[in-house]
Amino acid sequence: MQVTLHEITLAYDRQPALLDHFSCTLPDGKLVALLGPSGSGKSTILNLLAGLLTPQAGQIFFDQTDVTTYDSRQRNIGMVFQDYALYPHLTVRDNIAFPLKMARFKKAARYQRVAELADLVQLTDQLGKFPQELSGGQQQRVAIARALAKHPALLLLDEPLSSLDTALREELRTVIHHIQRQTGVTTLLVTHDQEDALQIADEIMVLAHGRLQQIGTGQALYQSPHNLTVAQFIGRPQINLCAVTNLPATLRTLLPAAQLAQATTLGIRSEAVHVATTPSPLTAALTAQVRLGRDTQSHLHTSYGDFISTAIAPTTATAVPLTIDRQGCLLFDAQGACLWSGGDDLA
Ligand SMILES: Nc1ncnc2c1ncn2[C@@H]1O[C@H](COP(=O)(O)OP(=O)(O)OP(=O)(O)O)[C@@H](O)[C@H]1O
Repeated sequence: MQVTLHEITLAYDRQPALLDHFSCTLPDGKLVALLGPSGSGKSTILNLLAGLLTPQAGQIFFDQTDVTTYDSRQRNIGMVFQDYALYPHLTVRDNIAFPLKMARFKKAARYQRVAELADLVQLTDQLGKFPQELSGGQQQRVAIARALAKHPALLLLDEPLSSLDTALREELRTVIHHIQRQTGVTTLLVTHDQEDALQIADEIMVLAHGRLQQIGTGQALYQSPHNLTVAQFIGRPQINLCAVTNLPATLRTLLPAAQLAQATTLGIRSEAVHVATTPSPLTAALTAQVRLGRDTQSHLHTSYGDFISTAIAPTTATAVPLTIDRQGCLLFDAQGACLWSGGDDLA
């Protein structure tokens, strides 16, 4: 099912509009991640889709059907929350079967569906346990199975990985990806963690300042961000920025003249900053190197800005000659719009 938010306006109480003529489309059968900083309105969008909030203006369509005035029960949605929200006094089996019981499914049909779902979320051997006997990741799998019990047309996942430690988080990402592929249910995953989004989403929507900044694959957002907000949000370490007015001639010649003339900011991805193997007029002081397991982050100081590089091997040198890859450079105007991205050369 394709989901469309069309020109949605929503303001809480008498506050300025949080969403102002907001539009977006979730493609049929895809897993879309909604990514944005705290307070950007991610949960608000989720609640609008779930029918828990009504917009002041605009429409919500499930395929061709206008569901704007439908309440939650009329929308055929499955929801999963950060804190699992399982019934502690019910077994895993009865938790998963609960929505079916409420909908008066016969016992045999309920248990057959529970068996299918337990297989899908790999909990067949845990059905007789109570939630408190399971790990956080297992509890979240029960919550997902329960949300899928009635074959929802749309699955909404609200920060489902936030309560889990790193290992369980990695594991559940894979599980969510697998489940979504198996069921083909249109899914919206709300997260503030770009790793979640980059690893499992077909497409990522970046929300900031009440607006949809961009929607696209993780690679598209990284290589060709529409603006500075997206460029800064996607990619760790954060993109290096420097003022165009300070750039040395060697760097200028690397960049397209027409866009450079209109640009105020140059962005350089950390992997694009290398030590030159031949003499280079670009030099930098190497102020620190931080080893992060396999990776090394090198902190560089130059006359045109301070940078982080992830492409410099551990060294005892305190000054290094640099080369910068054109592919890792981006130019932005004073409003933050991206004028040119080296990633465009790769397209
Ligand atoms: N019921 C409400 N009444 C008034 N203001 C609200 C209400 N719910 C949310 N807000 C405000 O709307 C803004 C967006 O909130 P929302 O929860 O949608 O953001 P979010 O992106 O999900 O944030 P987080 O990542 O912190 O959960 C915030 O400033 C929040 O304080």
